[in-house]
Amino acid sequence: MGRRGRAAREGRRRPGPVTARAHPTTAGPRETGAHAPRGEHTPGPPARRPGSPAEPPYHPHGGLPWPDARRVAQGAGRRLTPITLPLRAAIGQVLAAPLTAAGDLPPFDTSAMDGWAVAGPGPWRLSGQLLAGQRSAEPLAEGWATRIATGAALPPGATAVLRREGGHVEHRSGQPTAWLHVLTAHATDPAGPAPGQDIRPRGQECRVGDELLAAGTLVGPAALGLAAAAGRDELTVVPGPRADVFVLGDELLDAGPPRDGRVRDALGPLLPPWLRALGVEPGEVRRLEDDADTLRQAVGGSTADLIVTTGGTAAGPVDFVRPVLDDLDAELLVDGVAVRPGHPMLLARLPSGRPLVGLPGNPLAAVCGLLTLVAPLARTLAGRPQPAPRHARLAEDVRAHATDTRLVPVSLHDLHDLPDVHDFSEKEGERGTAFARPLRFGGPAMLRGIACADAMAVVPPGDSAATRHTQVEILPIATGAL
Ligand SMILES: Nc1nc2c(c(=O)[nH]1)N[C@H]1C(S)=C(S)[C@@H](COP(=O)(O)OP(=O)(O)OC[C@H]3O[C@@H](n4cnc5c(N)ncnc54)[C@H](O)[C@@H]3O)O[C@H]1N2
Ligand code: MOO
Repeated sequence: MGRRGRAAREGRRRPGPVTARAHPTTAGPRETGAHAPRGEHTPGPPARRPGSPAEPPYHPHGGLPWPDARRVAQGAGRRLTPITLPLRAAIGQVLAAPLTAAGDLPPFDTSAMDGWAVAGPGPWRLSGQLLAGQRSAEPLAEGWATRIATGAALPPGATAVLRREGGHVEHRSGQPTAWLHVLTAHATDPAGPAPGQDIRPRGQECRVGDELLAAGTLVGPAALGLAAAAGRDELTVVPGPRADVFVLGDELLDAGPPRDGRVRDALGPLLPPWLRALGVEPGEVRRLEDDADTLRQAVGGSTADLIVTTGGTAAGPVDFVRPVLDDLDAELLVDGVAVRPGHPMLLARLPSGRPLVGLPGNPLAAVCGLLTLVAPLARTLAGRPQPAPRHARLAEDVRAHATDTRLVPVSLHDLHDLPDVHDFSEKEGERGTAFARPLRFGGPAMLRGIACADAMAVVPPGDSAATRHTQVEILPIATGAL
């Protein structure tokens, strides 16, 4: 599957810019039209004379089947070395070791309610009060009660808590202490609280050393809170991979409306937050001019865990990604994928071991590359589990591609959200099935569909249409939590 760089095959490094060198054509760099069916390759161009200016070669011969490409991407890296971070810095990363309790939870027998700690059956004589954060070493004698706040440690000897709304205090004249009685109208038990009532016993949630969260758990806000409650100040996590993002294209503008044959850079704004949602920490997005040397220096000089490039993956005169990778002696693990949009996407391993994903420049094609190659690889690097496949039924017919998987932006609906769809059986809807409605504007160069999509539907290749009702895999657009 891997294809080693030409320089490696020839056993030498190749000086000079990629654009100025001849590419041997004996191996037959065949041109495969973007939409030519697989297996109908046109013959390769005639061999060039050594030293003559050459077009970069273009390799995706139909590409790897989409499911295989995802598998290759998942296996194209290794979990990064764990680090120990202060609690708050660990958010969004994955536990590299189980989270264990540094103490019992609760750490002491605790009042679960505002009211009175009581000892034995009532009525009780009343004395003192205990607030949260206070501890009394003095035991509560049988027949006595003390005011207590939620979260306060129970005094030794207390057998239950009577809630504030379940008791009333009687002051008898001439007596130094007041009396506490059960207020029958409110008490759950007119005889008074049963032993243990409204007490959270020490260790109810965990004992010191108990495993609270397994290694591999994604640290969310609740996990941070749990770690703090259990007495931890640091967590050992797999760091989120750092990515360098290189956006290629001299035609790209950074502000204002598209003009003079130029277009706005849509991927510079799109990629960093999407990468973050995948657990990747993007460095600054660098816009590179369409020049092979610049790209080679940027890629060769990167120290990131992952490199993502956009554009320059196809067959145009300034599409340098493949030739530069070849020149850097990278191994191509995925050289095009049988998927639409996005078929020129690629995945390479640099001699340093660093993975590089080349996303096509067409914006939706780039998103498809992100979901196909970056997402599984990023999860592996970050130690995140790959999610179980999700499915939905198509709410409309979708034309399948003869040889390539199609990724189609869809909105997801409950059957009852689809008033115009009458012929789905209630049975299908009752099972909680999601229905996927294909969105317009799902062309490779368009973002209008994906920008309001809930997911991408995966339509496998075939001769016929994937008809409505068909169950298909869906890739949720996991950017909702940003
Ligand atoms: N002869 C062939 N030509 C093309 C093929 C093919 O198989 N044979 N595949 C087509 C397909 S499919 C795609 S997808 C594109 C991929 O092209 P590149 O990765 O080389 O990307 P560019 O040529 O640089 O750009 C393509 C297109 O996208 C626009 N673009 C690029 N970057 C951005 C950006 N950051 N924001 C917005 N738009 C961007 C660029 O202006 C071009 O219009 O190749 C086809 N050609
Ligand atoms: O079909 Mo391309 O891969 O436009 O996206």
